[in-house]
Amino acid sequence: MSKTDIGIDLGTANTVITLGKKGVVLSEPSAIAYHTHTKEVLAVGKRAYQMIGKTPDYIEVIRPLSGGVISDDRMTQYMIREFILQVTGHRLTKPRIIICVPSFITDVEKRAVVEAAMSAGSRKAYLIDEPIAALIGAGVNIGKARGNMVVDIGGGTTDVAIVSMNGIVTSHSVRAAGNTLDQAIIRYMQTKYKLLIGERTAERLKIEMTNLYDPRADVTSWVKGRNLVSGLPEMQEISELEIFEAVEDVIADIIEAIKTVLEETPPELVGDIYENGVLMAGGGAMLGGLRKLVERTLQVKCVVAKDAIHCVAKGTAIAFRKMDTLLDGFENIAVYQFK
Ligand SMILES: Nc1ncnc2c1ncn2[C@@H]1O[C@H](COP(=O)(O)OP(=O)(O)OP(=O)(O)O)[C@@H](O)[C@H]1O
Repeated sequence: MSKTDIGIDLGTANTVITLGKKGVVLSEPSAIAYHTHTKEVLAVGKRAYQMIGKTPDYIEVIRPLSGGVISDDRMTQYMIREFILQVTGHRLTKPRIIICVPSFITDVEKRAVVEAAMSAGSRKAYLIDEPIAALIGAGVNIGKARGNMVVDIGGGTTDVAIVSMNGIVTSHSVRAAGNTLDQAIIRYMQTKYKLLIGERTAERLKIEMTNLYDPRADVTSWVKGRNLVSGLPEMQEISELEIFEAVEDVIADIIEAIKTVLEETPPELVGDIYENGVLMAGGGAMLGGLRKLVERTLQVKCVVAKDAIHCVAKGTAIAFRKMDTLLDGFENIAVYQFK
C-alpha cells in the first residue's frame, strides 16, 4: 500500500476519503453550489451543504448523486477533484483510487464513477462493492465459507447483502434510506401541522428525535418552520411518538428488504447469519432504536458497526492491502480494475 493510495466512499449524502495508512482524512456532504448563470462552482462539501435552503435565485445547491448513483457527471467529477485536492494538497499525485459502488449499479454507471476518478488524476481506478467494503471496514473476515450479512443504510439507498468467500451471494437494495426519512418527516409536518420545514431541520429531527423501539409522547422538541396557511414563521412542539409515526412506513420498507434477502439466501448461510448476527453500517444504522427494532422483529442479533458512517470508506483502505493478496491469486475479492 502506497501513501498516495486513496479510498473513496462516494455517497449520496456524504463523501468519505481515506489516504494511505492515515485512514479517514475527509468526510463531507456530497453537495456543490454553483452560479446558475455562469455555472461557476462557488462551494463544495460542507460549505455548499450549509447553503441549502438559504440561497438567492442565482445560486443553486445540488447533490450530484442520487439513489447511490451519479446523476450529474460534470459536477461529480468537479467535486471529487476538489476533495482529492484538499487531501493531497496538489493535483499531480497520480494516485491509485478505490471507489466503492452500490452492488446494483449498471456497467454504464460504473464507468461514470471510474471516469470521475480518472478526471481527478488517478493512475488506476478500482471499484469495490459497498457491502464488501462495509464488512471488511468493520473487521469481518469475509474470506471463509460462511455467511455474513450487512445492512448499509445510507442517504439514498439501503443495501442489504449476504457475503461469503469474498463475494456477494444475495443482495437487495431499496430507496428507503436517510433522505426518504427526512422527506417523510417534512410531509408529516405539512399534513398534521400545516408547517413547512426545511431538509436540514427534518434531518436534525430524525437524528435527535427518532426512537424506533419505545417512542414516547412526553419526549419532545421544538421545530421552526413556516405556517402554510398564514405564511408566517411558527414554532411547533413535536414528540418522539410523532416522529415514529412519520417514519414508520419507510422503516417497514427497510425491514422488508432485510427479510427479502434472508428469504432468498441458501439455508446453510442463513444459519450462519442467525449465529453471527447482522452488521448494520452507514449513517442510518445510528437511527435511535433501529438495532433493537430489527432484533425484535426478525429475531436475529444485530451489531452497529463502530464508526458506522466511515465503515465503508475504511473498508476501501483495507481493500488496498487485500488487493495485493488478490494479485497473488490467493483471494477472490470483488474488486474490478480499470486502467
Ligand atoms: N446519528 C444519526 N442517526 C440517524 N441518521 C443519521 C445519523 N447520522 C447520520 N445520519 C444519516 O445518515 C445518512 C448518511 O449516511 P451515509 O453517509 O452512510 O450515506 P451515503 O453513503 O452518503 O449514502 P448512499 O450509501 O445511499 O449513497 C444521512 O441521511 C444522515 O441524515
